[in-house]
Amino acid sequence: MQTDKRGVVSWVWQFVKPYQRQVVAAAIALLVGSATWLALGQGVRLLVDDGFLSGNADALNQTMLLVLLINLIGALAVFVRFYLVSWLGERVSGDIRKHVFDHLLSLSPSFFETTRTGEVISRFTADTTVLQTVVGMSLSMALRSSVTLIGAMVMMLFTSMKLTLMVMLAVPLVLVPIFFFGRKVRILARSSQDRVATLGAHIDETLHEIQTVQAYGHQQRDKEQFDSQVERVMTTASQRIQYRSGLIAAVMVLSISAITIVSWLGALEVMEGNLSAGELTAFMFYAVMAAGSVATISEVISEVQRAAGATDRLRELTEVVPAIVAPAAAQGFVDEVAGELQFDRVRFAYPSDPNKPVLVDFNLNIGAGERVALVGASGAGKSTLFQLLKLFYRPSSGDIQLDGVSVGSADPIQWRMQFALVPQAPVIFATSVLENVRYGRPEATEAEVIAACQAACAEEFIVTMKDGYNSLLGERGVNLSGGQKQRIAIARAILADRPVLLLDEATSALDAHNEALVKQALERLMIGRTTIIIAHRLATVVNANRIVVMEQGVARAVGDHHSLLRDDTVYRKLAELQLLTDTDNGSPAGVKDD
Ligand SMILES: Nc1ncnc2c1ncn2[C@@H]1O[C@H](COP(=O)(O)OP(=O)(O)OP(=O)(O)O)[C@@H](O)[C@H]1O
Repeated sequence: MQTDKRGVVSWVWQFVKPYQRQVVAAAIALLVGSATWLALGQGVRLLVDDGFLSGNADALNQTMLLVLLINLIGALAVFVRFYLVSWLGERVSGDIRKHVFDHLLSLSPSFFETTRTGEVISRFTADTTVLQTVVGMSLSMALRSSVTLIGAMVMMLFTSMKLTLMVMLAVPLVLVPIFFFGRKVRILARSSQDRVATLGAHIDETLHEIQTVQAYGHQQRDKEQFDSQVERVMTTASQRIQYRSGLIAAVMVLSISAITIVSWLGALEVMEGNLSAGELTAFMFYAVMAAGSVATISEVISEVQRAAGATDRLRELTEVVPAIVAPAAAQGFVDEVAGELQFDRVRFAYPSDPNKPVLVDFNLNIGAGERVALVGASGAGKSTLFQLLKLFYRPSSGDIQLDGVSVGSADPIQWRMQFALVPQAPVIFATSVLENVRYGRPEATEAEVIAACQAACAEEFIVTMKDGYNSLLGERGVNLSGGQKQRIAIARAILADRPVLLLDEATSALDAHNEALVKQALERLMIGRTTIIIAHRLATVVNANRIVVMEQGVARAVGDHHSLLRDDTVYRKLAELQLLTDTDNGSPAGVKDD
């Protein structure tokens, strides 16, 4: 996608704007620096005409000291400009990263269903780095060169009008390749960055799932796919490099030819006595300076084109509109939430498949503190109900109410704060035990975290770890057993202390010891909370106040274990299958004994 250049500039400008003071200071340093460079040209003229050619040693000495002083001032100005501009580059790219990350956090799962994480990471790192180089270096170089170019042209005019006019004739010749190659570079830069992002996504997926890759012996295929992606990146990059090299070479050959021709004309002028040797030397000094500036500007233009491509991609990310936003006048929860839930004719289809209804006129009332088990065949819509409760999606029609507040009128952040989730596969971050549990309530004290772990029966294994609560858990908790991960997740939910608990019961069987501990931990967690459990075990449903049998997005039957066993054929079948997975609860015959 191509965006207009003005859009790119104003987008970047909003991040530069807060640092206007530094920009002004850098601009002053830039002007001082350029002025000293231009003054050096006059110094050279004086050295040649008044000192060197006239044999005046005093004037020569004085001029030399003056040149050294000018040089010192110039160096100081360079220091200030370089420092400030590089700082700005880092600052601005850092701020852009923060802005983009902030925005990503507000996007709903539907965005991440269609975007690969690795690609997003690449936009973060690679694209902001390109932008950082441009803001922190290239732009300052371009500005300095532009000022130098203008100054040098003025000084050239001042030295010899005739020769300057000759140089002016060459300028359009130099501009043509800049515009021609510059545009090409920009287009190729964008597609080059896109391909690098695909590469990032591939690395991310492969390394994340390295066990599957190795278990299936998929390495060779992955390697081939990756190699071909690298080659695609290379193809675009070499085209870009070709244009860029062409640009630099064309500018160089044209500007040096122009200088040579002008010097030849200048030498003729000196021979005819129209120009002094010092003036010609100064003129040449300025002409070389001007040509150098044009070369720098042309290089920077290709850099800027590249950055424009990167900016497009970052801007696209920030322009994705979150699917779930707070309504204009969000209704808050006035009192402490008791946890009464009402589903009123809820209909829902996932945005990616709007013609396939997943929930159809789903009705259910759950009292505060009640324990409700959801059962049903795979695909019946149980997890989808959780997705709606967590407000990752809004119902297509109908309403969900928590303590009388409708999901449509609540502030999403506040709404979500009322639910604690214990997922089937607990999420463990690559940090300490303490921080993993504290994730549930970041402001909790260490004592509170420890109390939560004790309640979750997690302390017994935490204290055996090398650094106790400060032990680091590997990425996704690789060094914990299934039951241990579950207890960490339960401790986190206990600490979070939310009025409604969403429990997706793990299907994997634990050993008897772990099973008993997890059960005990869950019992403690459920006390005083409204609990909805996606149940896979007979023991769980038997202990629930009510059981909802779901089938193709509707609640086909609601009741207790005994009434459902008696009245509902689907439930009877599920129970006979030991609710899908449970194998250590006795034989199907055991069901009838319950
Ligand atoms: N993100 C999604 N986009 C589109 N369709 C989806 C999405 N997630 C789930 N579905 C579909 O919605 C239907 C209900 O899925 P859901 O995960 O709610 O079932 P479930 O009862 O929890 O099943 P299970 O017990 O196997 O987890 C399924 O047909 C599934 O294919």
